[in-house]
Amino acid sequence: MADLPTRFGRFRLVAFWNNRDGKEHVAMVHGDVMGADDVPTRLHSECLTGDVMGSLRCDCREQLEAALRDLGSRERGLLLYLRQEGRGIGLINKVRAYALQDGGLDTVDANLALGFRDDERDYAIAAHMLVSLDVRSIRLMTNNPDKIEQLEQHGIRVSARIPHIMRPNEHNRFYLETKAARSGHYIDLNGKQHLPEQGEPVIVLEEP
Ligand SMILES: Nc1nc2c(ncn2[C@@H]2O[C@H](COP(=O)(O)OP(=O)(O)OP(=O)(O)O)[C@@H](O)[C@H]2O)c(=O)[nH]1
Ligand SMILES: [Zn+2]
Repeated sequence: MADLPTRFGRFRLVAFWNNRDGKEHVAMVHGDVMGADDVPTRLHSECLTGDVMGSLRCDCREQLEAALRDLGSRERGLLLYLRQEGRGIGLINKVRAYALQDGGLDTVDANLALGFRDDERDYAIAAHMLVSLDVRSIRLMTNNPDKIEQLEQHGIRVSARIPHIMRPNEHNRFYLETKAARSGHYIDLNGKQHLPEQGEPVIVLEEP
């Protein structure tokens, strides 16, 4: 474990090695999470194009920054940075999927056309990291029901969901609409939910 002062506050880094996928995953820990209940937690799936390159095709970087800003301002919080590039299909295949999307397919059909499931992610490593950190229960920042379901299947208690919705831009609106329409994500871009301004802190609609 090592200190990691960031623009978003003080975190500590704990790195993990997953012998199933051969990848290194990392936890960013803010405050005292060991033995704690209801720890505000974000599971972030790696997105090189968004997180590093500032791509507007998705909302990953905005979600990452909003999550860190929010977690860093709380008494405690946890971000698991999971090396699941392209929903688990890897970078090369994500670029292939983007090329298919340039030709008109949506994210789901592009994955299927490449012979993958729409989402290949497995959250076993995330559950393992939470157990290793002795986190008792989490409040999960997500719009993705599959994350909650899989974590619960792995024995993690998710005491609440904190919506994590970013305002769409012209490049990612269809991508976000596809998440809602085809992947069952809790995203309503048509007015019923209040969307934060671009880059604004997360709004918490549901607390335990
Ligand atoms: N295969 C594929 N992966 C993508 C695409 N766009 C973004 N991703 C990946 O999707 C992952 C982010 O997952 P999302 O489905 O956007 O969101 P989520 O993390 O499941 O849901 P939230 O917790 O609500 O944010 C990252 O690994 C991105 O690299 C795409 O067009 N195709
Ligand atoms: Zn992304």
